[in-house]
Amino acid sequence: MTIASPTNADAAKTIGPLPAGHPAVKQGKIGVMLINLGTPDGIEFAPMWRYLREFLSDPRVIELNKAIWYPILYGLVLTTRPKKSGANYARIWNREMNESPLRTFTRAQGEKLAKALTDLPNVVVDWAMRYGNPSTASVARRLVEQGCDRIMSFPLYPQYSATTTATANDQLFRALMEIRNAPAIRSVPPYYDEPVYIEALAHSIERHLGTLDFKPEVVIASYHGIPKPYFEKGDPYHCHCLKTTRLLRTRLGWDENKLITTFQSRFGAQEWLQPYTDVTVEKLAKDGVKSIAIVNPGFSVDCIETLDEIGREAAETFHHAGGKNFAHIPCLNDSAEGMAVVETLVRRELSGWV
Ligand SMILES: C=CC1=C(C)c2cc3[nH]c(cc4nc(cc5[nH]c(cc1n2)c(C)c5CCC(=O)O)C(CCC(=O)O)=C4C)c(C)c3C=C
Ligand SMILES: [Fe+2]
Ligand SMILES: [Fe+2]
Repeated sequence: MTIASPTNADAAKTIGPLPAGHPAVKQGKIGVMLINLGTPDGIEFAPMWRYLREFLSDPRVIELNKAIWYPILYGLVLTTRPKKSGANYARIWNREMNESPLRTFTRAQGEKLAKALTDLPNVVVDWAMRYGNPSTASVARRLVEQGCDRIMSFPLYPQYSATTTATANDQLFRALMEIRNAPAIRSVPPYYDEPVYIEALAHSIERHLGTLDFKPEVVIASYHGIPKPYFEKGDPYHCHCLKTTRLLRTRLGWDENKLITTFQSRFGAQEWLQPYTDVTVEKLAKDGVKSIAIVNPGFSVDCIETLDEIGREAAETFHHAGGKNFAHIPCLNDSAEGMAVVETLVRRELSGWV
């Protein structure tokens, strides 16, 4: 028996010497793949169109029959929304990196996690997007090519929804359909009630409120919504969001009027989870509330929906309706608290593999 080639040296250590002519074998590594939602490659019409088409063609996201949905998608949504959304992305675009904040923050999380796990030499950390780039398929291939025979996916959503968590994992399995030597897969579960996450949120809220020159009368925990029928059919997202707020309230020692839950980012004509963030913000101002803060516990990193829809639009709505002081609390992003959440969950979920 001879070792076929130097590239098989690692394999030889674990599976023994390989006969001459044996194809290269790479194995023994564990991939950790952070997966976020995705984002356009640019703010122009074409990249916006490509991103929105991929996103809104996902049957986990839009459950309508294709014969009904596609004419609306191609005839109406994709002819108008790329321009409108592109203008919104232009306001928050990271011009230095020429990319959206969601991608910048997700990359930073991946890089920091890799550094934090250097004591685990067999672990390779990478990051991917469900829609757009870097695609889940390209990252899965890259990990397998590096010798990962196990991959742990980490959909970066604290609260589970079929529209986010499940479709991220679907996409990973879809990618494996093209890979002969498919790795074993594990997935980090939703973490909406994990003490490390609640503690990180509470700490971040307290720290941020401490920097303000006003005390908000009400703090809104605003989560991305989902269509109400998805909730009625059994998506547990609503319960996960409410539990996060409840645990946060307890940890902060606040009452039910001080920390409230709302849902933002409606899309389309259906009813979505209520109460709506924009309606609530306007009502609070009209009812005489002068100072509010909004936090987005359901978003692991800042993105168009937090920076523009809350940081700009909700602030405008509040001020136009008579409110005075408005604060937007940043997402955990790649802060020390945020990375503690990611690292703690990754280390725990790797148990038995490392
Ligand atoms: C955090 C959880 C999210 C859920 C649940 C969710 C459901 C959901 N979203 C849409 C439609 C759109 N969402 C868009 C952006 C967007 N959505 C999330 C997260 C959740 N979505 C994030 C993090 C982002 C930001 C991406 C970025 O690049 O910054 C968009 C695109 C932006 C726009 O054109 O307004 C759409 C469209 C649906 C239909 C849905 C549930 C059915
Ligand atoms: Fe969304
Ligand atoms: Fe519920």
